[in-house]
Amino acid sequence: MSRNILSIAGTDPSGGAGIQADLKTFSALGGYGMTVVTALVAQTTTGVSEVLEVPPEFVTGQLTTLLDDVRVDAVKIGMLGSTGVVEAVARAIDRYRLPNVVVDPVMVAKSGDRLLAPEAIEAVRSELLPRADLVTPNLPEAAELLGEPPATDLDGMRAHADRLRKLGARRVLLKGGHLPGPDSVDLLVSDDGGTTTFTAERVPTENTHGTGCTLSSAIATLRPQRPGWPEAVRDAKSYITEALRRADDLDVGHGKGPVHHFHAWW
Ligand SMILES: Nc1ncnc2c1ncn2[C@@H]1O[C@H](COP(=O)(O)OP(=O)(O)O)[C@@H](O)[C@H]1O
Ligand SMILES: Cc1ncc(COP(=O)(O)OP(=O)(O)O)c(N)n1
Repeated sequence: MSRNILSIAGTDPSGGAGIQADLKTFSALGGYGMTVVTALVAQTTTGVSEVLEVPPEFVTGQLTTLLDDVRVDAVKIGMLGSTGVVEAVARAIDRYRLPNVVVDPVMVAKSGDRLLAPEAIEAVRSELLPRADLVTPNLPEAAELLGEPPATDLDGMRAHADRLRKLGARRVLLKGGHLPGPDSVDLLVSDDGGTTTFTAERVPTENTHGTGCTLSSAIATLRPQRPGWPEAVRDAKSYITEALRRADDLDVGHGKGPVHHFHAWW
């Protein structure tokens, strides 16, 4: 039986982030990938030039058309753009009782361009976090959701992850890719409040476009194939680390290039 994995996210014509990265990840890890597009983004390895938002009613149209027909085993939610789209996605999660919902609360691309309207942060906080089985913010995203400065060490990360759980997220994976140091450490707070850290040697590459999209998609794909969330996160972390190690094999664009989606046969 296929593992049907849905990405609800924006696009990246250069294929490094967004829906394109999600589909590559789903395929690489044995999922059957499907998409609902929330925004058309003119972007590449050097940044974003234009965004065309999909109207919330049409996001709902895509979701109902798909979900009336197809069983979904896990969902990755990425760029949503506006309050209306956040609300449309929240309604669909309830209506279709979507399982294994992984929310990557995308706000700003690495290039510094905004991918979520500032006024939509409240909707992510109140409508999406309580519906997330796992939320995967990076340090600045966690800080924006909490209205506090970003964490600067592991203790600070633990405090932020705990507070995000209090906002309603069942589990939180706080990504430490933005902290300096020889290792890149992510922190999972589970539904019972227990914490697990996932550590990988920092890969010395400039080609980090799409790391967050890839990690959240890998977790969504692996969750139905693993006994629990920690196991899915562990293997997703191995996948993103290896994709970063192989990133310099690619020759894509003049800015921060994409990670390399290799096929992993586990
Ligand atoms: N240079 C790196 N070497 C190894 N792992 C990295 C590196 N940069 C990011 N990661 C990992 O990639 C994943 C995405 O993290 P991060 O870059 O913090 O998120 P985002 O892309 O949302 O900003 C995390 O697991 C993080 O630890
Ligand atoms: C359409 C779209 N969605 C998300 C992102 C951000 O992706 P991320 O994996 O955080 O990588 P960077 O952009 O930060 O390199 C995006 N750029 N576009």
